[in-house]
Formats: sequence, C-alpha cells, structure tokens
Amino acid sequence: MLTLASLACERDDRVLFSGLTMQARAGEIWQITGANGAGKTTLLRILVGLHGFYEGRCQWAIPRLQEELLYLGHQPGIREELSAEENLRFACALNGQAGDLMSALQAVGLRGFEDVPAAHLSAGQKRRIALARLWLSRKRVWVLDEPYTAIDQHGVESLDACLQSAAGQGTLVIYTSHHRVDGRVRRLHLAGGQAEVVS
Ligand SMILES: Nc1ncnc2c1ncn2[C@@H]1O[C@H](COP(=O)(O)OP(=O)(O)OP(=O)(O)O)[C@@H](O)[C@H]1O
Repeated sequence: MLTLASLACERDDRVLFSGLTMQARAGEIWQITGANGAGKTTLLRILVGLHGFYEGRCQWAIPRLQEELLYLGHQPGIREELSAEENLRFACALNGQAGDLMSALQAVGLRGFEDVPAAHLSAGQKRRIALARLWLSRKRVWVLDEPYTAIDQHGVESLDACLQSAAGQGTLVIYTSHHRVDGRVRRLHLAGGQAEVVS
C-alpha cells in the first residue's frame, strides 16, 4: 500500500531522518517511535501529504488516498463550544463518514457525556471524541499521531482492540506512540538522523 524509498527530511538544517526505505501493506500495524523532536509527526505529515519538503519517494498504491485516509493529528481537533456528539457529527460529515454515533461514543466511554460541551470535558475525554471516529471508519488507511495521549488504561485496552480489529479487516494502521499494541506490530524507530525498521 505504501512504499518509501530513500526518504529524507531536514528542518532548520537538521536532518530528522534519511535513507528511509520500507513497504507497508494492508492489514499491518506500524508503530513509529523516537524521542521528542525525532521527526515522528513530520513523517506522518509527509505520509498524508501535509508536508512536502522532503527528498526521496513516498508513494501510495491507492489512487485517491484522501478518500481512503483517516488522519488524526497531534491535537484532538475538536471545537470546544460543541458537544461530544456535535463534534463527532461534524467530523463525520466533513470526512464522509456515517454510522451510529451513539455506539461510537459508547465505545470510547463518552455515553452520558454526549451533550456536554467539549470545553467542559477533560483532556482524555476530548481525545476520546476524536478517537470515536475510529469506531465509525471504513477507511483503508489510518494515520494516527499519538492516539494514546491522555488515555487511561481501560481506554488504552479498547483502542488496542480497535486497531487490531481494523488491521484484521485489512486496514493499514500507522501510529506514533511509545505504547506498543499487543500482537504483531512492525516498528520504525527514528533517532540521530536515522530511521530504522526494528521489527
Ligand atoms: N513548524 C515547524 N517549523 C520548523 N521546524 C519545526 C516545526 N515543527 C517541528 N519542527 C522541527 O522538526 C523537528 C521534529 O518535530 P516533530 O514534531 O516531527 O517531532 P516528534 O518526533 O513528533 O516530536 P514529539 O515526540 O515531541 O511530538 C523538531 O525538533 C523541530 O526542530
């Protein structure tokens, strides 16, 4: 689904990574690790077409990637004045997603909070609003920047299960985090200007 060949990127004259060559296939889960500032977010932004300053090749074997892509960025990307349900409805409408919003909110533990403005929710609950989209998604590629941030243990377990289930149905999942999803996960580590596929 994705081929990276000799991919390299630098910012402010500092090489984040170079010589990155790998292939990612349908049904795989890829974890991208590295210290703060190593370039994880930058790499994800290259993958989804939001950062164009790189060398090498980043090629998707999907003709209309934007229609098949679910990208959750570093920030929850929600509107504080809208409720959990309104935020989810808005995000789904924007991204051509549909489905049972209440079930998705239940899956992320927000049932009972659906009418509460996001401004009145905790950091973890705000993250859960964004994550609820995963339970509604039929996209073939998920690119997730730090999806586990601010999530408690129960939330971590259900997100693990969600990612595994999606991969089992053929979705390619690429995410940044220090948290390792159980099961078979490929890992790409960024450090010292190098990118290494370590598992
Ligand atoms: N908007 C920007 N303009 C210029 N340089 C930037 C910008 N954002 C990030 N950088 C540079 O790119 C480097 C990599 O940033 P990036 O956000 O990709 O790292 P990261 O591995 O995701 O870090 P973290 O774990 O802290 O989220 C940073 O060290 C910084 O020097």
